[in-house]
Amino acid sequence: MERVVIVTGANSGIGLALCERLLTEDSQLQLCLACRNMQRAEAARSALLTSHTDAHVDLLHLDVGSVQSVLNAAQEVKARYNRIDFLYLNAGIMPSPQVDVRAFFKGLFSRNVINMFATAEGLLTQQDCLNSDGLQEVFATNLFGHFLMIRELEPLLCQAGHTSRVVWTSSSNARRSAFSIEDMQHRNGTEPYSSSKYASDILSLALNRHKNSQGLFSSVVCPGLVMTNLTYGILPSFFWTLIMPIMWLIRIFTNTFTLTPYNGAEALHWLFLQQPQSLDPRAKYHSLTSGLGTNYTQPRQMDIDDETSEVIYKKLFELEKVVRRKLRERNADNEAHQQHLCETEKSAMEFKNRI
Ligand SMILES: NC(=O)C1=CN([C@@H]2O[C@H](COP(=O)(O)OP(=O)(O)OC[C@H]3O[C@@H](n4cnc5c(N)ncnc54)[C@H](OP(=O)(O)O)[C@@H]3O)[C@@H](O)[C@H]2O)C=CC1
Ligand SMILES: CC(C)CCC[C@@H](C)[C@H]1CC[C@H]2C3=C(CC[C@]12C)[C@@]1(C)CCC(=O)[C@@H](C)[C@@H]1CC3
Repeated sequence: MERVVIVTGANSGIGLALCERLLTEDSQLQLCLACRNMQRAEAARSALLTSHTDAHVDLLHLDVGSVQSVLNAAQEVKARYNRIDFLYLNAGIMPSPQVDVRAFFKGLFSRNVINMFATAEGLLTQQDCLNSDGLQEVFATNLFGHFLMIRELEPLLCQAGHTSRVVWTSSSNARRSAFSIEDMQHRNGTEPYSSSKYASDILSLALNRHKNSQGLFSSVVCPGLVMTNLTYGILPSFFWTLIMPIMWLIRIFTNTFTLTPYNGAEALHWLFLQQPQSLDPRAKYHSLTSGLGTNYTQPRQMDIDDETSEVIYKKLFELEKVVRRKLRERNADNEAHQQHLCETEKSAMEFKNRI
C-alpha cells in the first residue's frame, strides 16, 4: 500500500525540496502539500509533477497559525486518508527579524564565531503579535498549530500494528534560555522564534514518551543555514547578493551552511529512510554539508530537561481546551448574529409586503 506523507509549508524552501526528494525516493507516495496559499501550493504541485509525471500529489488548505483552519484541514485529512505514515511539521515563520550588527562584529572576532554562524545566537530578535485566536503568532504557527494537528489526527497517527512518524523542522537557533515555561508563548521576550523552536524540541521528547507505545514516533531536525524566503527576509536583498560569495566561502569552514533547500532537506529525507526504533528521542538530526559539497546527517544531543518537557505537554493540553472553548463560543456568537440578521431581514420583508 502507498505511503501517505503530509508536509506543512510545502510550497517553498525546505518543504518543497523535501517533497521533490521524497518523490525521487518513492514515486508511489501519496504526497499531500499542506499550505495556506493555494496559488503557491498549485505552483509547487505543478513543479513537482513536471519532474514526476505520474506522482500522486494532493493539496490541502492549511493555515497552521489558525485554530479553525487546523480543525478544518484535519477533518479533510481524515476524510481523504485512512492512515498517515509521515507528517512533516515544517511550516514556520520568523516575522520582522532584526540583526544586532554590533553583536555580529563582536562575535566575528571572538572564539564563538563558528557557533554564531551556526546558531545566530545573540544576533536575532523578532517582533511578534497576537493572532485572531488571541495567541502569539510565532508560537501559534511554529508550535501550537502543529500540536493541534497531531491531536486532531491521533486516530490516523496512533493505529494498532502500524507506526507513524512526525518530524519537526526545528533549528539550531532553538535555545533553552530563550524559553520560559511560565511564558511558553513568549509574550514578553524578543526571541519568539528561538523559543518556539526550543518548545518543539521538548514537545517532541514528550510525544515520544507518551505516544511511542501507540506507534507514534517524533523526531526533530535542523536543516542548517538555508537560503530560503525566511532567510532572505532577514536582510535587504542587495545585501544578500553582496555577501553571497562570502557565504559560500564560509561554507568551507563550517558544515552547517547547507545553503540550498535540497541540502537543507537532507536530514528530513534521511529520517524517511530510518526505522523509528533506531532513532534517539533526545537527539536533533542536523543536515550538514561538507566543504566539498557532500551532504550527510548527524545526530546531536539536545539541551533538554525532562521535567519541562512534561510540563509543556500538559500546558499545551490545557491551552487546547481553552482555544476550543473560545472557538465554540465564537462560532455560537456568529451563528446567533447570522440568525438575528436573517430574522431582521425577514421582518423587514414582511413589513414591506404589508405596506
Ligand atoms: N532557512 C533556514 O536557514 C532555516 C529554516 N528552518 C525552518 O525550516 C522551516 C521551513 O522554512 P524555510 O523553507 O526556510 O522558509 P520558507 O519561508 O521558504 O518556507 C516556510 C513555509 O512555511 C509556510 N508557512 C508559513 N506560515 C504558515 C502558516 N501559517 N500556515 C501554513 N504554512 C505556513 C510558508 O508558506 P507561505 O509561502 O504561504 O508563506 C512556506 O511554505 C521553518 O520551520 C523554519 O523555521 C530552520 C532552521 C534554518
Ligand atoms: C554584516 C551582517 C550584519 C551579517 C549578518 C549575518 C546574519 C544575517 C547571519 C549569520 C548567521 C545566520 C543564521 C541565520 C540567519 C542569518 C544569519 C543570522 C538563521 C537564524 C536562519 C534561521 C535558523 O533557524 C538558523 C539555524 C540560522 C542560523 C544562522
